[in-house]
Amino acid sequence: MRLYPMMAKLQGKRCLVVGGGQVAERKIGSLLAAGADVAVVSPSCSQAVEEWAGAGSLVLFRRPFSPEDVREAVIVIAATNDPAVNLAVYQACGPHQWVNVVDRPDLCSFTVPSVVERGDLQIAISTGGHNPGLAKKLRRQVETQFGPEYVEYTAFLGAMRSRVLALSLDEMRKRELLSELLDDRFLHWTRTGERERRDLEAEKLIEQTRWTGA
Ligand SMILES: C[C@@]1(CC(=O)O)c2cc3[nH]c(cc4nc(cc5[nH]c(cc(n2)[C@H]1CCC(=O)O)[C@@](C)(CC(=O)O)[C@@H]5CCC(=O)O)C(CC(=O)O)=C4CCC(=O)O)c(CCC(=O)O)c3CC(=O)O
Ligand SMILES: NC(=O)C1=CN([C@@H]2O[C@H](COP(=O)(O)OP(=O)(O)OC[C@H]3O[C@@H](n4cnc5c(N)ncnc54)[C@H](O)[C@@H]3O)[C@@H](O)[C@H]2O)C=CC1
Repeated sequence: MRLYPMMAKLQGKRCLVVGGGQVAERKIGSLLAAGADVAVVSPSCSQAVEEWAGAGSLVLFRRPFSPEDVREAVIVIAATNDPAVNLAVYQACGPHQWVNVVDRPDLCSFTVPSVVERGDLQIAISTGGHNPGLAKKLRRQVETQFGPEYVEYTAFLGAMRSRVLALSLDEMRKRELLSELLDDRFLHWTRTGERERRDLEAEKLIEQTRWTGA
């Protein structure tokens, strides 16, 4: 069955991660970046996990997993190096909980993709669990194609789109204008740091459409 791709809002949602090693650390990092309310249960942890706990970014329970730990959690990630514990985490969960078991793709109700992050632009890559190494390799390739300028470029296009949507243009003109704003010259000016020129040109386009298109 095909996986359903989705970008989830996890702000304030309770997430439990069982285990605090390298794999757990990667999963916890992205949960924290999404503003999730993270609890970790693990007798020992990586330095990064210890630091997050010390900074109050997550709640750490330094002990082995117990089935009651999953109560209240919307998302549960079983990331220990003990297959029996990971299975017990899965078995403790109810059908309403989203579960990821790092060594059992067959038990996962969701999997974690590889992600290229450029500000609000996120490009997620999944291989349907067939080869995570391929997802990572492709992520690295895509990263070379979409550089750091995409952080600003995405924000710029977002701001321009909001402006365009706020004008009462007819559907066709709106589409045309939005598509013109996607022209590569705006990306080019973002790359070269010619912000003023980029913003002026965008402004000109918008104003032209506003007056001629009314
Ligand atoms: C099903 C899934 C469940 C999940 O974790 O959500 C899963 C499962 C498993 N991974 C395993 C191994 C490795 N995983 C990685 C890396 C990543 N794994 C990630 C996701 C996923 N891994 C989900 C499917 C994603 C998809 O659809 O492709 C990434 C993308 C996201 C993330 O973890 O944040 C992240 C790359 C992030 C990045 O850098 O971009 C590496 C490479 C490395 O670590 O350098 C290796 C070693 C090489 C190899 O084995 O291929 C094993 C065997 C474990 C064992 O040997 O016991 C299993 C279990 C199994 O397959 O049975
Ligand atoms: N899905 C993925 O992306 C990947 C999955 N894996 C799988 O993930 C497993 C974990 O890998 P690492 O994080 O590198 O291992 P690790 O050895 O760095 O960490 C294991 C963690 O599990 C914790 N732990 C052990 N028993 C526990 C218990 N009873 N309750 C709570 N916590 C417990 C330990 O305290 C430790 O923090 C591997 O065994 C492998 O099967 C490995 C690579 C990638």
